Amino acid sequence: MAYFPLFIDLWGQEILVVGGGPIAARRIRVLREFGCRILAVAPEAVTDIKEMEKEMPETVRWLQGTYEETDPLGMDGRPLTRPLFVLAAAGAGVNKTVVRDCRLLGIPVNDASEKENCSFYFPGIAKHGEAVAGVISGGEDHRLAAVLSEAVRKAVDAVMENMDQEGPA
Ligand SMILES: C[C@@]1(CC(=O)O)c2cc3[nH]c(cc4nc(cc5[nH]c(cc(n2)[C@H]1CCC(=O)O)[C@@](C)(CC(=O)O)[C@@H]5CCC(=O)O)C(CC(=O)O)=C4CCC(=O)O)c(CCC(=O)O)c3CC(=O)O
Ligand SMILES: NC(=O)C1=CN([C@@H]2O[C@H](COP(=O)(O)OP(=O)(O)OC[C@H]3O[C@@H](n4cnc5c(N)ncnc54)[C@H](O)[C@@H]3O)[C@@H](O)[C@H]2O)C=CC1
Repeated sequence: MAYFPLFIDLWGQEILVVGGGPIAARRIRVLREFGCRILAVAPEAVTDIKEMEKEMPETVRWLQGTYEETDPLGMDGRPLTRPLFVLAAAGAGVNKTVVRDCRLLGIPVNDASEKENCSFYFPGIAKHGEAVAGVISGGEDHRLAAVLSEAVRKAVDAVMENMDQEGPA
């Protein structure tokens, strides 16, 4: 059965991202446009994440260390963050631990390496101001999700360009 796109207000919310590779970076780049604060936990982070942290230190923060040693959700007692949801984008083994912890704490969680573990999917996004479209393929064909997302971004850009020229409908 197809998933229903719920649009939620992220303003002022905290989001935890576990992992600092290209997939974490791609998702942080999207999330930072939605008014939330993002904590990324990983022993190593790609340049893109370090640059986003430099550009928007109030919005993006990278904590260097493994998920296990930094214990951001406070499984041992002291949480560093109270996230609205968690994106697990490290390796499959670490992601599994994160999913287990989130389920214990009742926090919605996304596992980028295993769709069966996800309590929600991360969509491809087209955004222009407050107009937003989110795209998934139902979890079965990720290339299709990427291609459709790009097509929607192009369509949104074209409509907005027309509106700039002609004024609102
Ligand atoms: C189910 C879902 C769960 C979630 O993560 O939320 C998921 C899961 C997985 N993706 C995998 C692989 C790839 N995903 C992409 C691309 C995107 N994947 C995205 C979302 C989702 N991916 C969720 C719903 C997806 C849907 O409905 O189809 C997008 C939309 C958003 C984003 O990621 O930003 C983004 C396009 C964004 C854009 O273009 O704007 C590419 C292509 C590329 O990167 O160019 C590849 C490699 C090519 C290939 O394998 O086909 C793997 C195997 C991992 C591995 O093998 O290690 C899994 C794990 C599994 O299937 O279990
Ligand atoms: N959903 C999607 O669109 C896609 C998902 N994937 C999956 O997403 C995940 C991430 O992909 P990439 O960024 O390409 O991986 P990557 O291997 O380049 O990056 C992994 C990141 O996790 C960090 N990490 C490793 N151990 C950790 C720990 N214990 N705690 C915290 N962070 C830790 C590493 O330092 C690194 O920053 C993989 O599991 C991969 O299977 C891959 C392609 C597309």
